[in-house]
Amino acid sequence: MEKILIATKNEGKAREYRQIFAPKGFTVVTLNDLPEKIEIEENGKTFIENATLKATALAEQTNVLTLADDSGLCVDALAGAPGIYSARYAGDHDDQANKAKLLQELKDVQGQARSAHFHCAIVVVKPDKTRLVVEGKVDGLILEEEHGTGGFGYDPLFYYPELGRSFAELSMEEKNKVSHRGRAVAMLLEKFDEWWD
Ligand SMILES: O=P(O)(O)OP(=O)(O)OP(=O)(O)OC[C@H]1O[C@@H](n2cnc3c(O)ncnc32)[C@H](O)[C@@H]1O
Ligand SMILES: [Mg+2]
Repeated sequence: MEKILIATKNEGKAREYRQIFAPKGFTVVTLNDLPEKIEIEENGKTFIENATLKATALAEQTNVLTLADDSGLCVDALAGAPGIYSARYAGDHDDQANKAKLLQELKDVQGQARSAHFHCAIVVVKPDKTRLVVEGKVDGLILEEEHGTGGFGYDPLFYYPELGRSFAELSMEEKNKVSHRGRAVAMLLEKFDEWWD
């Protein structure tokens, strides 16, 4: 059975990747499953740079097929912020503070002007260092208050017009079908077999 290391500490992401890779016969492990604590500085300027930093560092240390995901929310009225800084917009990985800051920044912005997209870059690195890069995005609107309790991060504030619900009101299956991450993974799976051989 093939093993894949998801180079993330984010349990929300980890759950979504487990749901995708476990049925394909992969043993899925994350940074939270490793005995030693690993810190990687995300000092890149783009989602792809950060995902590449995370995936290569971990593949080097572990010699295991490694996938890293760098993602975030880009709000048009805020010139793309919080973008690559989504996890540390207000407080470091403080979802409540991050959502509160977003609502505050958008307090004078109404309706369609609250447009945004989630972006996801995935980099997969083999132990021999070859890599595969894919990206995905999904468009939506920032709600004026939180809706739903599922998902993670900014999901309760991200309204997906096609389904008429926020991402936190979707099941994980529904979210994975349409999300930035789900779309990037779909591209990944299309290319994976050829790349893996
Ligand atoms: O770096 P790792 O350990 O993978 O975990 P992280 O949470 O720091 O992940 P990122 O550096 O990629 O930052 C992504 C942030 O963007 C937000 N985000 C990304 N994908 C999301 C999603 O599907 N739903 C809601 N928020 C999301 C959320 O705030 C994340 O913390
Ligand atoms: Mg991070």
